[in-house]
Amino acid sequence: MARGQATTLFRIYRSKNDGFRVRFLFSNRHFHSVGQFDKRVSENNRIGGAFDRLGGEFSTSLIDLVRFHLPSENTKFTEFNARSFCSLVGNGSLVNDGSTTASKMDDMEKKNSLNFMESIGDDKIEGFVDDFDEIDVSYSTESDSECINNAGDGNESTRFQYLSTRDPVELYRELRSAEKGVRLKQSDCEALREVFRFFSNSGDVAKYLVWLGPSDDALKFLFPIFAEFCIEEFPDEIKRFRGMMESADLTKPHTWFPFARAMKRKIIYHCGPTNSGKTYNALQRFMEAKKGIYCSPLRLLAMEVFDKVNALGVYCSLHTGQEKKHVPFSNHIACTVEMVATDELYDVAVIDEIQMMSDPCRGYAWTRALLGLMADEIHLCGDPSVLDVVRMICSETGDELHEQHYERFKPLVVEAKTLLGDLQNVRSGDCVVAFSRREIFEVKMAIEKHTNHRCCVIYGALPPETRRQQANLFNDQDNEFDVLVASDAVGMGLNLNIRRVVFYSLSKYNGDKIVPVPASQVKQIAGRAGRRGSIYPDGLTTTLHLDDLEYLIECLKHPFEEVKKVGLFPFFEQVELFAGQLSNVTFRQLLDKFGENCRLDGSYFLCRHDHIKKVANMLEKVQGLSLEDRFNFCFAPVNIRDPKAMYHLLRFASAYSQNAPVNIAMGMPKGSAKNDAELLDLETKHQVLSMYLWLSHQFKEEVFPYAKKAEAMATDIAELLGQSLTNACWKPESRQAGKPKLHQQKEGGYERPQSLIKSYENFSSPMLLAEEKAGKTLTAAAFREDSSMINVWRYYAGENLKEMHRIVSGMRVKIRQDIHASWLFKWVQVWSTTLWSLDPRHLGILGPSRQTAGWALAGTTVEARTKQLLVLHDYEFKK
Ligand SMILES: Nc1ncnc2c1ncn2[C@@H]1O[C@H](COP(=O)(O)OP(=O)(O)OP(=O)(O)O)[C@@H](O)[C@H]1O
Repeated sequence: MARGQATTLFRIYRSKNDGFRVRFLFSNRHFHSVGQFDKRVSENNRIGGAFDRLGGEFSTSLIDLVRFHLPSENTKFTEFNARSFCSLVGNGSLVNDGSTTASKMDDMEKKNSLNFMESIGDDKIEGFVDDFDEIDVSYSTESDSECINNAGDGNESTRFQYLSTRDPVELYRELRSAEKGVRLKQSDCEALREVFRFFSNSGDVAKYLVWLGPSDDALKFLFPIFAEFCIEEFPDEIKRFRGMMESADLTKPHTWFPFARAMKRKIIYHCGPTNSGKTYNALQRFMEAKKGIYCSPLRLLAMEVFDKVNALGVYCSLHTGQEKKHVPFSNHIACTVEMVATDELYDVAVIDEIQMMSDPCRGYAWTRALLGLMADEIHLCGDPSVLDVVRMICSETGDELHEQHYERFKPLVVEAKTLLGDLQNVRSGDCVVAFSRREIFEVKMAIEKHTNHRCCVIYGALPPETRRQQANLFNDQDNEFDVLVASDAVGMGLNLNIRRVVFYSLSKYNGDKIVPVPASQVKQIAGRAGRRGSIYPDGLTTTLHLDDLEYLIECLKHPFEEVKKVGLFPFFEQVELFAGQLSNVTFRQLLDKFGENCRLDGSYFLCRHDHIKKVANMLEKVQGLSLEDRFNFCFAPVNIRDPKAMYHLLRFASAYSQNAPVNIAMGMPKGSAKNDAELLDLETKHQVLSMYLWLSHQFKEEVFPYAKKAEAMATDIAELLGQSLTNACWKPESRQAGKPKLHQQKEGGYERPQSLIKSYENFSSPMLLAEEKAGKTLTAAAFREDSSMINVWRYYAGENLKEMHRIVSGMRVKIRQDIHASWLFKWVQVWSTTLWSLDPRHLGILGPSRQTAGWALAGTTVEARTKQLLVLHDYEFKK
């Protein structure tokens, strides 16, 4: 007979009067049984002895799954039960009594086990908790069995030996430190007892269940009974829940567009890296078509296509959130992807940057366009990362998919020399890429101060018109602006004559913490260098620092990562349907509930909507908005980090809710900006006007009657912004006060910046830790209503910083909108070096150790920072 393997689940209860009760569930492939026995502690008693030996630490229960083998045939069941446990503990030393615990399970008839069960009797099950300590619910895990199974090489007796030869003390400790099951409350125990009673009186059902044991069969048997029970007991809840689940059902999104499904569409995926001619080819088809739509990721790109196509004699209209330019007799339209109409028939549609389907926030717009566009031919342009998902979608929609693969016109060349950390090494045609507005201005300043080059500037907060103006200025060979300093906004949508892309840094703040720039983004940006037809057809890329080069090369070599999921977001109608299932919830709560209850297929995720929730929170106090109004207001393009912009949105919503015409209520600036604060003000003003225009297209015209005026103001401000950038020769205020002497000063006062990515590598764990903790809180602080830096400090350091507050409040330092950990850190440096002439190394922030330097670069935890501030404070007074 083959030897069997069995599993026994023990529970040991200790009573208040030194008694023990051991309950166990025993099972192998053929039968399951339960049993229990009681013992008093005594020296002679093996079980009692076992507990004694384990020491006073053993208090209430020992629970775990123990698996072992029963190698011989004749061991009686009862004997087995007692000895199985003892085999692990023996008399203070290990006893390998595999032979004495022997039993031949294969031969044991189910009948015997059931008889045994009967012999235990129902009365023993009932009431067993009364005199005993609280019960722990036992558990077993896959890893338990895996551990044992892996112990031997497939030979069962070896496995048994492994278990039986384990040091009991060690084993006990392992069991004890293992994760505990849920501790039941007394009331739950009562309920459990009721259920046990129920089952124990149910005769065959209980026996059958016991016989099935903890198995899939038992689940299959119990589940319909449980469902029946729920249907009877909770009919209203189930109805409500079912309604909720149904209305939050986001599965099978391809079925949401029946008209598109009724068509036989041809999808052409133009797949390749940047600068390989994908969009060019797709646009050729677009222009040839009788009726076409071009869907752009950016307003800027939609405008470019609008201009280009009209210039080539194809009448084309423009439709973005902010503008609707209708060109008479036009059958073509260039729009932003969010504005795509899915109820209009087209011959050809182009969806640009299709890989953005996987964008965590905006991905849903691309998914919707792909699923819903009613076009005979749809051209998708993008990198290969979503190719698999598109294949899957086409198989579901029944569309015909054609793939066209592209290579770059000319390979991108990495310059190994780098700029050696010195911005004085920039050359004409360079685009220096930095990932924050502050750095962009710093770089521009340094280049213009220490070289003969002049810089154009492009970053995300600039209006598209200004970005285009700066791009044109850079492309134009007949002026002195021959270097571009830009953020990642340069990666998409602009035709630029870039000879070389130089990464000033390869880490960036992602809204939460500082992280290395993802490889796909690095590729996209670097790919802007060299453009067919431009004066620099060969593209070069490099980094400012030698330290960063390796990471750049790694990113460029990195294959495009396959995306597994793409974004979805419910339409208003779906949210409305869902809202019908709930009463007395705010819009924010509604969104939360939707997120909790929605169901999605494996290839989709629900897009992040934190910004929508933030706006929803703010608008909660505005009465009289319908659900649809709220939904629309929450989607308004607003920078949630900008208190001024948020204030205007609140004002617009309040006026709207009172049925009053919504005023712009914002003065025009007198001229171009003369400092950073004025520049920021211009940016904010443009954003507010852009928001007004967006709302004017969402709501009735009469409620937003000043759209024309807003448009004119926005155009003027964009122009002022352009002029301001051309003349900009200032650093952001926050950087002017002083600089830490982190690096050797070069002659002429030029200071080389440092590589953050290297620091990131060196100090990755403390940095991550610090960033993880600091990022959110600091950002939150920056959003507080108080707009002075001092208040942020006071917020964290409380009364301890009174003195510091007194000293620096005279500086009238304005808080920047994009404040984050490293920026705050900079302030500590600034203060320490300029106000108190302290060597930063004494502050414990830069610290003498590499680790603290890492922390400093990353910002620090709130606690750590407060301590450092205290150090700073003490130091000041000790001096
Ligand atoms: N067949 C062509 N004839 C002339 N110019 C071309 C041709 N193909 C591409 N170009 C030009 O090459 C440049 C890059 O092409 P295109 O924008 O289509 O590339 P892409 O692969 O879509 O890049 P990106 O992803 O960066 O948009 C453009 O300026 C485009 O006008």
